[in-house]
Amino acid sequence: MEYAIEMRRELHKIPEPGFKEFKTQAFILNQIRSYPENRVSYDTFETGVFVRVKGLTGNRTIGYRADIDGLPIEEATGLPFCSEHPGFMHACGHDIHASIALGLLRRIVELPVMDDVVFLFQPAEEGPGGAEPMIKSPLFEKYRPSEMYGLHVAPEYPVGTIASRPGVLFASAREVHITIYGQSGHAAFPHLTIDTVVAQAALIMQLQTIVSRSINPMNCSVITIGKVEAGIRENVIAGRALLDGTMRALNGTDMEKLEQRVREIVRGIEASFGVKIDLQFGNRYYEVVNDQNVVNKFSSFVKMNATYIECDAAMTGEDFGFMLKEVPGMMFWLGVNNATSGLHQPTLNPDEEAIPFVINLLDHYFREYV
Ligand SMILES: CC(=O)N[C@@H](CCC[C@H](N)C(=O)O)C(=O)O
Repeated sequence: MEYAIEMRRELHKIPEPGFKEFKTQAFILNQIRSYPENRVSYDTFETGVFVRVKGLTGNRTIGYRADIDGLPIEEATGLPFCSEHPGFMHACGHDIHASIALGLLRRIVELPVMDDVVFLFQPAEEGPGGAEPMIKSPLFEKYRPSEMYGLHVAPEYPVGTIASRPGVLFASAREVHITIYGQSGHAAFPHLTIDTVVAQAALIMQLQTIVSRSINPMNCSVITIGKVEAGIRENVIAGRALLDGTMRALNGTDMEKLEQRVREIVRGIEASFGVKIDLQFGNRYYEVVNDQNVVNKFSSFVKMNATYIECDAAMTGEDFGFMLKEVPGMMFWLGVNNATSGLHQPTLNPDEEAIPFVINLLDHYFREYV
C-alpha cells in the first residue's frame, strides 16, 4: 500500500493544467508498462490513458475513472513533497484520485478479479472537460465498461467515510467568459472615455441578482465570478475588462434560464454603459446522476465495512456526469479528514490514510460484490 502513497507524493509534485498533463501521463504510463502485456493493455487519448486489466472470466467490464489535472493555485501546504510547478497545485485532490486508481490497478494485476476492470485516467476535469471527448473517442467503445465508478475527496468527512446519494449528486456547471470593450483615457476626463471598470462592477452586481430574482427559490443554483481583471494603473481609465465565472444548477431548465439571463443582462450593460461585450459560454457539464441500483448495491456493501452517509447534492460540477449518461454507475465522496481546508484552497492537505482505506474497500467490492 505504501506504493499508492508513494505514487500520490510523486503526482502531487507535478500538477499540470487540463490537456497539458504530459508529465502526469508519462508517469502513469511508466507504471502501466511495468506490468505483463498478457494482463494489462492500454491506449492513450490526448493526455489521458485507457487501461484494461484482464479478469479471470472477462464476462463483464467494470470501470473506474480518475481525473488527473491540477489547478492554477500557488501551494501553501509546506509539505516536503509540495508542487514543483510554480503557481500550480493539486488543490482538488486529483493526485489522490489518480494514485487510488494506480494502487487499485496494481492490486488487481497481482491478484485478478473475475471481471475485466478498465481504468480511465481522464484529463482536464477542471476545464475545459476531458470526459466528453474521451467517451466520444472510438477508444471508449474498445474499453466500454458495463458499470462505472468514480470518487472525489471530501475534506469535511473523516477517513473511513463514504458519502453519496442516488440521483443527482453534483450540479450541472458551465463556465462564463466575458470581455468588456470601452475607450481608455485620462482618469480626470471620464466623459471622454468609456470606462469598462464601472461597467464591469455593475455587471458583477447585476449577475448576482439572477439566482435570487430569476430562479425558483425552491431550487438551487449559483453564479460565481472567480476572476476579475482590468486596468493598468490608478490614473488611466481601463479600455478593456475581463470577467471569468461559472454557473451551477441542479437541472437543465434552470441552467438554460441562467444562460438566458446572463445574455440579457450583458445586453443591458452594453446599452446603459456604451460598452461592447463579448460573451462566451464554456462546455456545459451535465449533472452527475448516480444510478439507483448501483448506489443501493455499493452503499449496502459500504455499510458492512465502513461508514456510509447519504448526503445532499452539492453544487460542485464534474464532467464524470458525461460518463454516467453513457454507462450506469456512481460517484461518491471519500472522506479525507481536512476540515480546516476546503477544495480549491492552497492549504488543502488530504489525509493519505484515505488512499489505502478506499483501495482495500474497492478491491473487496470488485472482487466479491460488484
Ligand atoms: C469537483 C470540482 O471542484 N469540479 C470543478 C469543475 C469545474 C468545471 C468548470 N471549469 C466550471 O467552472 O464550470 C468545480 O468547480 O466544481
